[in-house]
Amino acid sequence: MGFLKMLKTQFLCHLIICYVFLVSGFIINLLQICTLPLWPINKQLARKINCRLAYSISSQLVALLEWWSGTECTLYTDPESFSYFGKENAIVVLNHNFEIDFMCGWTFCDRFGVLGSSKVLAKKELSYVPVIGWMWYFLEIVFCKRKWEEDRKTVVESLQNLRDYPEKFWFLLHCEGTRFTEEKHKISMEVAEKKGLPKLKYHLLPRTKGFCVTVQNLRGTVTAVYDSTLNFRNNEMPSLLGVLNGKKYHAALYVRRIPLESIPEDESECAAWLHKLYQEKDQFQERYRQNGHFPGPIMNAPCRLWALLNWLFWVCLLVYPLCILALRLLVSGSTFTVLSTFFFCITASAGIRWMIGQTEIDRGSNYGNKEVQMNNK
Ligand SMILES: CC/C=C\C/C=C\C/C=C\C/C=C\C/C=C\C/C=C\CCC(=O)SCCNC(=O)CCNC(=O)[C@H](O)C(C)(C)COP(=O)(O)OP(=O)(O)OC[C@H]1O[C@@H](n2cnc3c(N)ncnc32)[C@H](O)[C@@H]1OP(=O)(O)O
Ligand SMILES: CCCCCCCCCCCCCCCC(=O)OC[C@@H](O)COP(=O)(O)O
Repeated sequence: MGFLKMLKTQFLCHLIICYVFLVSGFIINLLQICTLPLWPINKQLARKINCRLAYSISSQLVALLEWWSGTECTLYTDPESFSYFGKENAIVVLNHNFEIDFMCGWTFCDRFGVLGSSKVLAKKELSYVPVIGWMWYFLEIVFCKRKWEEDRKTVVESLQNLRDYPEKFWFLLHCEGTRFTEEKHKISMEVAEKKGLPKLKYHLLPRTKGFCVTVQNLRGTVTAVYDSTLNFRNNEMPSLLGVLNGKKYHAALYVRRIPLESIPEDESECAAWLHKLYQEKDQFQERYRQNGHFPGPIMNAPCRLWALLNWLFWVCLLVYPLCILALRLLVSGSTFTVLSTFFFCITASAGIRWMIGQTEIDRGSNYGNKEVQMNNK
């Protein structure tokens, strides 16, 4: 094992990375709060500032994936579609199988200059996650409780708000609504059977309401749907802890650009269209498993330096005071100070471990499991 590789597995390095992420994140959250008085005066300016502040947080995870772990993100798409990326608002439909699919999504957003403004239909629970969840309030992310009766009104309102958004954005939808597990797959295929729909091998049955309502409300604002299918080479099952340990993964993303005009306006036709899309996505996954690549040429979307520069900026700014503090602590020799710092570090580590836990499929929600269905639906 090379020295650098070994260094990346060291707990002290992880502690420093997490410290930089947390402290810079809280500083940015604070700056976001400071923009509150600007909203009623100049909403578009407040939005633009918040996009840049959000970039400073999310790009740290992009830097971690690209520069720390060296993960390769390959893009399969046709040159015509490629020419639109980053130049229009779009709805992104992505499969939800991997713990770091959000990091790969962010990486592509960064490569096309839409990272700060990217949006998602996210579960409400994520809005409580410190740093990222709090940052999302200011980005006008659309949250849902995954209970349609309660979501309908708020989701429509939040989508309507995005109609005059001043920056180019991609709106991400994981139509499966939850991450893939064998149990959830089995149950959703029972639902498919009852509905007379063909079975899917690699996807859960998509929930159509969020997609239809998004298309309805963003018509005229977004111009296309990017049907995106993500997989990893050699059945890699990547994790955030793996990335933190410097493990290199190989992501492959296949993107088809579908003009919004070609998506039916009628709700049931729109739902049928989405089911057909997922049947096609299933075939793309099958092909990837068999041949090791997606259809279409590989397009070169180079990673940009900004994510790394932003990260280095925060490292330089925050690691120096940490060293001074540690030194003063050692010199002070006071048992109380040492103990309270130790206690603070343990609490912060537990907090960051909880945040990482949010990305882990094993700790995922029960949404889409039989028991919950029978009780709630
Ligand atoms: C060039 C590069 C291109 C692309 C780059 C890629 C990406 C970059 C883009 C942007 C990045 C931005 C941000 C990324 C950062 C972080 C984000 C990460 C993750 C957050 C994501 C999440 O939180 S996912 C969870 C929340 N989101 C969703 O759930 C969305 C999908 N869900 C819906 O749309 C739902 O309809 C709903 C949530 C709106 C409502 O939920 P509800 O449960 O009430 O759904 P339904 O009413 O639809 O359900 C009832 C219907 O479903 C049938 N049913 C019942 N059981 C099941 C089952 N087990 N499986 C499937 N279907 C089931 C039931 O029969 C009902 O059917 P009907 O026919 O009556 O509708
Ligand atoms: C740079 C150092 C980084 C340190 C650690 C940072 C930890 C950040 C964690 C933020 C988590 C935000 C995104 C998680 C997205 C996600 O994958 O959510 C899952 C949901 O879709 C579906 O949930 P479920 O129903 O449980 O499958």
